[in-house]
Amino acid sequence: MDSFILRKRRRVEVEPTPSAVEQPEDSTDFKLAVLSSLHPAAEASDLLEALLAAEGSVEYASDLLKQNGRLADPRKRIKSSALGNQSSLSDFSITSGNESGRRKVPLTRRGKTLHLYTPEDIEEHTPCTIIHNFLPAQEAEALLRELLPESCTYEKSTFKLFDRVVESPHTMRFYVDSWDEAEKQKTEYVYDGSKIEDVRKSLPEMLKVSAKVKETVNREVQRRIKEFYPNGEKLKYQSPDEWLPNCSFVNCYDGPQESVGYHADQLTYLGPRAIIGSLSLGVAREFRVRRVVARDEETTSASKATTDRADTEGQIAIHLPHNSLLIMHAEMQEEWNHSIAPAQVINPHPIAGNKRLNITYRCYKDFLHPKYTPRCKCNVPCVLRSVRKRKENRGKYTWTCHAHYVPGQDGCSYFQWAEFDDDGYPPWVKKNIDEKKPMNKNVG
Ligand SMILES: O=C(O)CCC(=O)C(=O)O
Ligand SMILES: [Fe+2]
Repeated sequence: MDSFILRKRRRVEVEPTPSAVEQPEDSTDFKLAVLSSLHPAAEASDLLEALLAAEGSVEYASDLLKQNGRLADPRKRIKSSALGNQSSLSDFSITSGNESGRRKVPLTRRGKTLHLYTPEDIEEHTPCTIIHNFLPAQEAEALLRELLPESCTYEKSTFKLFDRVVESPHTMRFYVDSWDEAEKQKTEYVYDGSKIEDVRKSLPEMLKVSAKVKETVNREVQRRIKEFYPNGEKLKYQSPDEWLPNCSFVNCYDGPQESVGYHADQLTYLGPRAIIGSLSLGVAREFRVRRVVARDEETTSASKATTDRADTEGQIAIHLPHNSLLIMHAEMQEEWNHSIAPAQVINPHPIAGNKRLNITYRCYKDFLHPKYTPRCKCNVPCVLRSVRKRKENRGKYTWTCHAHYVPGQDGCSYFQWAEFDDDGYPPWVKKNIDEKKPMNKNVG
């Protein structure tokens, strides 16, 4: 989460969703009339089918109809299902990776948003796996009810954009699995150059669910390796160890306009090729992903402008309903950016109202505790980043000064290449010692 502050862009990253025609109280007839005016050539039965498949969202239905219209093959027409949309893109070729995976001709285009709905399309064309209805309904509800009162106390974090101090347009809090660890986080760990004062202990339902997330993520990571990675092998720098979630950021988006801009999650305590299990609760929102385009991948002079570069390949939108688990795989943070887009309209959730809560379960590595990592000239533990934009160094990692991104601080020029072995261990970790284990294994 924390490195969404790193973006230095001159325009708002996330655009509002294109259609402003929906109202939550609109009747089906009204929605059909709107759809019909947008798609005059479509048959009434197709409009209804699209609306059902889109769970009543005119915007998604319209996107489906647009995609459907482009598909000559009748087998690729919209099918509704218990889960919602099944608009298959299997005959399209779109970008699914670069260093790490299969590479096809991009389907997404500059400035365009491609909506993907089925788990098959999502895992084929993005670095993510989605599992709908992840928990038994009652467990998801219990977790939501546990977090809702907490979320009222969350706060926005501030970040530095050019010379201005800006607030993130949503609230969040950080949780770890024991009080002991919370104390260490408050006193020993550094985020954006300072300590976090409010570190909380994961609540009982969060911990219960963490065990399930752990099991599912480990299974899905193995399947991803087998089915999607070159030669069925894990990526270079990806940990061969079991993924053990030991902390989480909980995000709260209260109302349609709360969002988070395009970012990659900070790797400082996660290490290279990080994996994140992200559980959505409450209001359904749109998660957008966009592949990072290296400077030298640009082709036209127009795309050389910084503001245009990131749009070169367009973006992919993934619908995140209540009780869906999204796994961000090992290729995600180094090669893609992600965001939660502001929405024009949301469908209120019966328990959460206008709120979407999201738990991003993470695995902090003990060997990346700030007592081990390099310090910059300001004597602050460095931040770990991957090189993403420069082709000649892409795939490498750096240790640099946090303070560039801290309000009121300019930072120093400290820079050091970060070395890792093929399994993602830094040089100070010797083979087969305890430090290889994740953070909570060393907590006394
Ligand atoms: O709310 C989400 O689904 C994404 C949150 C996120 O990107 C983060 O916590 O880093
Ligand atoms: Fe994130």
